[in-house]
Amino acid sequence: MNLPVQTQGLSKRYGGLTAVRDLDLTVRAGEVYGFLGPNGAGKTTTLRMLLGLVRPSAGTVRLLGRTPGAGRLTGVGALIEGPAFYPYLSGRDNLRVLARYAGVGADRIATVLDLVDLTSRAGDRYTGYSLGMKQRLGVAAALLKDPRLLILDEPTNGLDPAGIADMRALIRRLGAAGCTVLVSSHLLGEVEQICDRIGVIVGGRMVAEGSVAELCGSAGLRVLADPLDQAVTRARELVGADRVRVVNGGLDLSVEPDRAAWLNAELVGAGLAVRELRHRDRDLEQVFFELVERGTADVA
Ligand SMILES: Nc1ncnc2c1ncn2[C@@H]1O[C@H](COP(=O)(O)OP(=O)(O)OP(=O)(O)O)[C@@H](O)[C@H]1O
Repeated sequence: MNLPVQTQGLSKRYGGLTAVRDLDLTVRAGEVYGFLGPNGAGKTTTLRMLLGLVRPSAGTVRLLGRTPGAGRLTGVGALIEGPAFYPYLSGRDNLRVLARYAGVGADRIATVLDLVDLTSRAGDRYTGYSLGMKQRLGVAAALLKDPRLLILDEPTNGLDPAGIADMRALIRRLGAAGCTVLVSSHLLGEVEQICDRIGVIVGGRMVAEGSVAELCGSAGLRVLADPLDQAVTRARELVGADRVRVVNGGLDLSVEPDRAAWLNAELVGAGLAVRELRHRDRDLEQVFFELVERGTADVA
């Protein structure tokens, strides 16, 4: 299978600090992939290694089937640090400068301005743009060479809700147009709605990867039983201590929902009064926080 991004055992150490450890990241052709993690998790370091801007301490990177390095990033567009634009030139003129430098025809400028929804403001000076418009111009610059793979590092950082919504819509449009997009974020809500798959990185390690449905799929059971302390003890014996959490006077169990009848019989058999036992849905936010919590504990 042709994989636009594939890393194996990718690691980066800065002195005594391991910023990225043993990372296997796979982005499939045509998907919008959300690279999610809290601040300092190692997202930027990973993206910089993908682009050949930082040398890995260990592991391999394949980008569009090639090993990245100087001059070998054909087909890849990236917005990884706030791009440098001339403040007193218009958005369009800034793109003209970049297009000339990149050997891209002037006709492409109108196309990318349209894609990022800046056509009506393209003649305005860059300095008068909102942060969201500046970011969208950065994406336009990354799109000049009509890349097959677009890498965006926290493109919504610092944007207001309207700017975030615009950026989300833009990424969705690019994905729909067949561009493979790898976008990092520390805010789950930003990627949840637009990504086909999500990888969660905590402490430099990938702790989960999959579609939103897959990540949330491991829902569990919610049990209300009396007396609570005995219910906790018995539930821990039955399914394992790490799968039982006490939340709001009840038990949240990380077990397959089809074990409900068995669990009910066991708890009742142990003399407990089971008041409620139901399927517990989890939203991605909860999953993300659990992953971050668990991942941080593992790293500590
Ligand atoms: N050049 C460097 N020298 C030393 N440490 C570094 C360097 N670059 C990054 N780090 C450290 O590596 C870790 C990962 O940083 P990185 O910027 O990759 O995280 P991030 O997930 O992108 O975070 P954020 O969301 O805050 O941008 C952090 O602890 C950071 O301080």
